[in-house]
Amino acid sequence: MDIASRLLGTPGVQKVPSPKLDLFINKKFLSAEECAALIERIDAKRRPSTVSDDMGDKYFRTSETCDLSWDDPVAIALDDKIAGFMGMDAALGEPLQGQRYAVGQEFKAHTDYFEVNGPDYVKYCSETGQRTWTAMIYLNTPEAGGATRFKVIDKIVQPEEGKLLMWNNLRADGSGNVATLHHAMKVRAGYKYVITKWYRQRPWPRPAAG
Ligand SMILES: O=C(O)CCC(=O)C(=O)O
Ligand SMILES: [Fe+2]
Repeated sequence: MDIASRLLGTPGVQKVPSPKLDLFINKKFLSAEECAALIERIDAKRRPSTVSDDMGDKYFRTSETCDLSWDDPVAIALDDKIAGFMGMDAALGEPLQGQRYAVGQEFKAHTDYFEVNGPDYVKYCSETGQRTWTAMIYLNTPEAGGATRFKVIDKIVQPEEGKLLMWNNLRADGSGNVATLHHAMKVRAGYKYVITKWYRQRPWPRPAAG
């Protein structure tokens, strides 16, 4: 069964009503304890975020980021949990990425797939293919701000501790779906912590075990 059909039939999963994209929400995907363990890791490893193409705007993604280690048991457990829930092959996943946004920080409107004719396509996609699905989890409920806005479909998702979002970045023909355009809006008070997981068309290379 494909991922979207499976999620449609999964208890506790809501589909955001739009004919333009497959966007699903599962509240309380993670417990407070699971979220706290991940926040601890993000705080231990975070550094200023980068983007593949900031379109000349150095304020495009102002959060701090970290990749979680493949050999961290907390990351391994989360990886399995997300893939199992979605019915996704875990081998297709990039490393889990954590982010922290402080007051005023944001990630401006962007798509997670790469532009086929853009400068990054060959560099980022020749081995593993395009990004397919995104899974994103809010690890806390910021005091104010920090919503994720899907502007094309006019949907604003409020950040809430443990809430999982999942969407398909591609159309049925494999091209990028512009309706996935999303903006991580500025945090107005407190912090916002998230985990992002991107899946590819082909397996992502992992370090050899041991
Ligand atoms: O923090 C958010 O709300 C969205 C994060 C995001 O879009 C990303 O990391 O690609
Ligand atoms: Fe994104």
